[in-house]
Amino acid sequence: MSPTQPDLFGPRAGWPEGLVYEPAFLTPEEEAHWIAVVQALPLREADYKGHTARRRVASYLTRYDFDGNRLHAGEPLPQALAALVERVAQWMGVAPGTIAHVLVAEYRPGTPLGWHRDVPSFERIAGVSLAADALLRLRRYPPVARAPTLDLTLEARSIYGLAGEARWGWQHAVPPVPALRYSITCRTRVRRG
Ligand SMILES: O=C(O)CCC(=O)C(=O)O
Ligand SMILES: [Fe+2]
Repeated sequence: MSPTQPDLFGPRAGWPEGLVYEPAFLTPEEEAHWIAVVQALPLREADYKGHTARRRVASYLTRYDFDGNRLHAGEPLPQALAALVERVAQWMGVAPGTIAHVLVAEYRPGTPLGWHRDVPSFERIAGVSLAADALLRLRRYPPVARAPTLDLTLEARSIYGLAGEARWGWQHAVPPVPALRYSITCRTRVRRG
């Protein structure tokens, strides 16, 4: 997503500014490696505003407190994930040290993720998909009458990026996944105004 990257992977007609997608970010061999790494992590049912979300997650570097709406220091990134996060940062065109949050999520079959914008403590977002395809739906936020919803298939081994308009002016959601899927989402800290 650096300005020098050829626009091979976006923007595409009808996509919001800041949405980028690249299939085959990982080879099948790399994917198998990262699946083994994430399956060894202590994934837990996430607590979100008193509800237990259906995803199981592991969260690193910072921890967002949904009750206090604040960001706290989090657990260090496991060494086993460092190379992947570095690669994602490189793809985003940012220094690895600017990644302020890494979320590993497991979606068992039937697990959805509801409509949301990511919390405002973070600026840019990039997500790697493992093990199975999922749909990423996007819609304008605040809502715009008759504006269509955009559906993007996040293929296994792909990466997507959300920045600018796609990150701040749209919500996204994942409908119930048909098969076990993992995602690794990296976020940069919000820039200070
Ligand atoms: O599973 C994904 O790739 C999307 C994750 C997401 O939107 C989030 O954790 O905020
Ligand atoms: Fe999100």
